[in-house]
Amino acid sequence: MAAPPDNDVLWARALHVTHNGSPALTGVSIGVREGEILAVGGPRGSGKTTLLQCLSGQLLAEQGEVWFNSAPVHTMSPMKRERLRRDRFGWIDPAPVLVPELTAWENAALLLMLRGVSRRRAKTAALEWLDRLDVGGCARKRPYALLQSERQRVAIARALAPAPSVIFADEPTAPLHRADRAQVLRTLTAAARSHGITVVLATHDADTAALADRTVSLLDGRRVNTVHLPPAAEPPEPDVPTGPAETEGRAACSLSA
Ligand SMILES: Nc1ncnc2c1ncn2[C@@H]1O[C@H](COP(=O)(O)OP(=O)(O)OP(=O)(O)O)[C@@H](O)[C@H]1O
Repeated sequence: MAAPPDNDVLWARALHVTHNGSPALTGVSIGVREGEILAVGGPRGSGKTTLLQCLSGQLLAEQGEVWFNSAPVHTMSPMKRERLRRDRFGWIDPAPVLVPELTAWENAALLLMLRGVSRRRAKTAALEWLDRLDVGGCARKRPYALLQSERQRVAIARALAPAPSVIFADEPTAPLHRADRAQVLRTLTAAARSHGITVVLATHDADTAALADRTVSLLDGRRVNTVHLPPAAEPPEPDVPTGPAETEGRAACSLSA
């Protein structure tokens, strides 16, 4: 088994994943350098989420290897993988998943408190991150009283607060309007750079990918040289089905393999 290159914090080789018999990743290899912001681009359904799930140890590929620093994630016991995810990785979903009974600051402080940080120190850190993400004024509100875009900022604060080694961000600005996106992404990338956090960012829009140091592109579960991504679309209103927008996103992508 070949060891990964020294300067890659994450390294994956020849990943193969199927979902219900359909290929989601076909022989994907990737290296992520320490401290870099790497965009994983590609149209909807190209395998971005599946790749992030494999790299973060959430999903075991049917074939292939994933290494974090010098540790082989693909052969770790489930408990060791779980500990790695809890202690070293952060995850941001496209739609915020917050604990409804907790306030915004308690949600943002949650991972710190689960790691044993005192409530007082965790609260201070959470409030700082909420301020940086422009939702400091919402700190005492519960999720039901927040806008979707405010909830997403709280979810981003929660991922940043423990300063993980790697943050996996799966379309992190999907619920935000265009005007908010650049500001939230800049806060995320500036915070990552100042804290030495590596970011792996799945996106299907060109404006988001442009903020990364490097982009790798997927199409139909394979690495390709370039995918021309469309500019960001406005998010749908809450509870409005996303079908037509998805079709547009897919149609607007072109590829150069
Ligand atoms: N749990 C699942 N069960 C069945 N098929 C799945 C599942 N998850 C993903 N797929 C399929 O695997 C392929 C890759 O999906 P994936 O979500 O990784 O792509 P993506 O690029 O992240 O797409 P999106 O931008 O829409 O999230 C798609 O064809 C998708 O329909």
